[in-house]
Amino acid sequence: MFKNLINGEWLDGHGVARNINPSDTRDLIGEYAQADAAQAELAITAATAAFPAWSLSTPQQRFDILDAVGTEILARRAELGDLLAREEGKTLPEAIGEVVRAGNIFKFFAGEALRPGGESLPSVRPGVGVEVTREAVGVVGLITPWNFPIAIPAWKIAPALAWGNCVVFKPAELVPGSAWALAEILSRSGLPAGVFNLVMGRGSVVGEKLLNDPRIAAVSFTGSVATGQKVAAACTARMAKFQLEMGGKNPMVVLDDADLGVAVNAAVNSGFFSTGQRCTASSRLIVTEGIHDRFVAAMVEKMQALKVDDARKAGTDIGPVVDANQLGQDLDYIGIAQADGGRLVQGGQRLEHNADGAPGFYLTPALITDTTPDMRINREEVFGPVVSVLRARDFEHALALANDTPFGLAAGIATTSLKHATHFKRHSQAGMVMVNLPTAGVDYHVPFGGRKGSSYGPREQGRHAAEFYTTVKTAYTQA
Ligand SMILES: NC(=O)C1=CN([C@@H]2O[C@H](COP(=O)(O)OP(=O)(O)OC[C@H]3O[C@@H](n4cnc5c(N)ncnc54)[C@H](OP(=O)(O)O)[C@@H]3O)[C@@H](O)[C@H]2O)C=CC1
Ligand SMILES: O=C(O)CCC(=O)C(=O)O
Repeated sequence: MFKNLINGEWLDGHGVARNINPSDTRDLIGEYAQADAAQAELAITAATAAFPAWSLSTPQQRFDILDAVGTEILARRAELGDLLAREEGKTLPEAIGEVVRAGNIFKFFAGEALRPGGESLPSVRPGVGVEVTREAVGVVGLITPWNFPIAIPAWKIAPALAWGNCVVFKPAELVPGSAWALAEILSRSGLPAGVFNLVMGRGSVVGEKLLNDPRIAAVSFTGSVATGQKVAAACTARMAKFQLEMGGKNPMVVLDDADLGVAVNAAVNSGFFSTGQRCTASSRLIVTEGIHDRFVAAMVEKMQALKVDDARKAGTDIGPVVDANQLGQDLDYIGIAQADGGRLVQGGQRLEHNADGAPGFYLTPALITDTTPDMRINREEVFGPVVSVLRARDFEHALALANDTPFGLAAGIATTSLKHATHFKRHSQAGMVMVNLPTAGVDYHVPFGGRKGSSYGPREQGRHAAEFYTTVKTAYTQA
């Protein structure tokens, strides 16, 4: 049994969650403690008690701890990557890449701990000096989804600790293994008891406790729009700080002048890699008339060569969907798109077993053409390997279609025209814009986040993360 970490001790829960391998549902990865609300309360109490001392810890102390955590994660990339692929279903190279990203994130924020900002400036009044500094926010509640089981926890935990906050971390129920492994590394890192707490348990129990306890000063959440709205309502009601990263319906525009190979590679990567389970996935391909048919034919050819199989097997391109619920949602949307008039030109087949006969949640990547902007497939996030194609008359029409969505996380364009690329970067209503690149798979040292219904609050990652994890103080001194 893998236990919760509360106030520096490993505690049994009040229930157990079974972690199952989606590539082979006979494979039980482990049993993980499930906290109840009282145990979540214990963690919040521990973090609250630890905060005054930790918020005054030196930059050197924080650097040493975060840097050592990053070093261990990087050294164990193969083992942690295997665990991640086994519990979440992304392929082994993708999973190892995610672990490396997590290690790099800890090292990046270790460096940030040594670079505190601040200003010293004269007042408008004579003889008065002004200092503008940043201080830790307090105890932060971090709620993470299943699709990036170590990178998303890393990009919330590392900045929180770097800037002197204490943490209560609630990972997604589906992927407790990577979260527990990360917590175990943190438990040996030299952090004082209570500074970092792992509380595995149900969203409706542990998650809700974090939203409603007045001692949690700030909540950082990544997940669905529906849960994000609950976070917003609860935090607003008690005037706590919050930050939301939610869904996307990310467009990739392909113009007549695009390099066909570049466009197809970017679309296949961002639509289908990681089984399409990325909020940055390109799920709407907006293709101008002159290249449409050639592009669709090239996509189909490339997709037919993709190997859907066990996530940990060498040569697998696409692993399984994460669980039966998500698989059901993916299949429902394929059906809805067809019923609305879309044409399934490739994939969309449920495979009960992989090549070795193991039962899993396999689905061949699906491409749906002849769709229109008002169809549900073009308005709602599927979160699976399901991509639609929209036909556009010209660049201006393509740009309008790209922006015609309630979301605004990422947007891409494939073109050889500097003029169109520049115009697209300027006029896309998305938080992140990519030219001749996949919309998914972003850097760890620059801001991450979106506009409209995708995100709320300050950006995550890079130096901009300070906006969320610190609060500004302005101090005046009469000389
Ligand atoms: N933008 C993104 O990165 C992601 C988007 N999604 C979208 O969300 C859909 C559903 O996925 P799902 O995992 O159910 O997403 P959720 O939003 O339900 O889960 C995200 C996190 O929130 C927790 N949570 C759930 N309910 C509450 C609550 N009432 N209060 C506080 N925390 C809560 C979950 O805990 P628990 O796991 O215990 O339920 C999990 O840790 C997907 O199909 C996809 O469309 C999903 C994952 C990531
Ligand atoms: O595409 C990426 O690199 C990150 C995606 C992500 O954060 C998500 O899907 O939640």
